[in-house]
Amino acid sequence: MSTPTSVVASARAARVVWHAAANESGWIEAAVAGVRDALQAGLAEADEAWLLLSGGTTPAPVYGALARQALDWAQVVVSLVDDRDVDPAATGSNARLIRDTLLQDRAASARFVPLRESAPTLDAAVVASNARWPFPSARATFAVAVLGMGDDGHTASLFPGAANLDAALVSREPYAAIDATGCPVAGAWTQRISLTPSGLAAARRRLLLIRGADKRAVLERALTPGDARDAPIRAAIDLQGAPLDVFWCP
Ligand SMILES: O=C1O[C@H](COP(=O)(O)O)[C@@H](O)[C@H](O)[C@H]1O
Repeated sequence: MSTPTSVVASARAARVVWHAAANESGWIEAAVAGVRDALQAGLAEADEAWLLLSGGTTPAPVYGALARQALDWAQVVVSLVDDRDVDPAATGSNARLIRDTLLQDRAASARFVPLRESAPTLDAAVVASNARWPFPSARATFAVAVLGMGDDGHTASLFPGAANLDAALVSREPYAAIDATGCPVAGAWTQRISLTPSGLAAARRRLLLIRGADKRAVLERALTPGDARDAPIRAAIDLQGAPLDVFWCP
């Protein structure tokens, strides 16, 4: 017997915890507290807490404020949810965004593990990133993943319509190469390395940072029944474990 539509819809909605703020400063404060609390919980149970971050246009002010938090940053390992196949100094590089915003102030003592720079080609970088994936581990915990979401419902670099999206969604490896040729929201950055749902499943906490009425409507549509291939953010919502914490402001 198939699952009734309304049950699927309410099951998805129950996997999301909304933290709606009235303005940008409230959004930053709430999101910073969410990441900080998750890192502190991770550091309480292991020597190292890993923080995997997204890029794009949304999270920079949160990363800037997070960098000023009093935390045991030397025990924090910062890496990426996804990156584009670009020079690490290019404006489109997610690694550059993290270096310019988070790895400053108090957070300058955190260890940074880039994705794209680990090998000469994108495919080799995927192989290298998968080979060094440190989880599960007794000495390091994947404390928190910070996700973004595009207007097409993509998260990480899991774009609807990407040539190899289906394979990435069911991959048992933590990272996959993504060819987003023809996906409008991917822009000029068509070749990507992305965390897969399997990789994301290892995170103790998953936070989604979004702003504006349009993205709220995209997420609300994603909570309705449907396939992750049409709105890959659904793959993050449907994971077992802690629900997806959504930090939103207008
Ligand atoms: O291309 C990307 O897009 C998403 C969403 O970015 P935004 O500009 O809409 O905030 C981002 O989460 C991802 O890391 C990035 O590579």
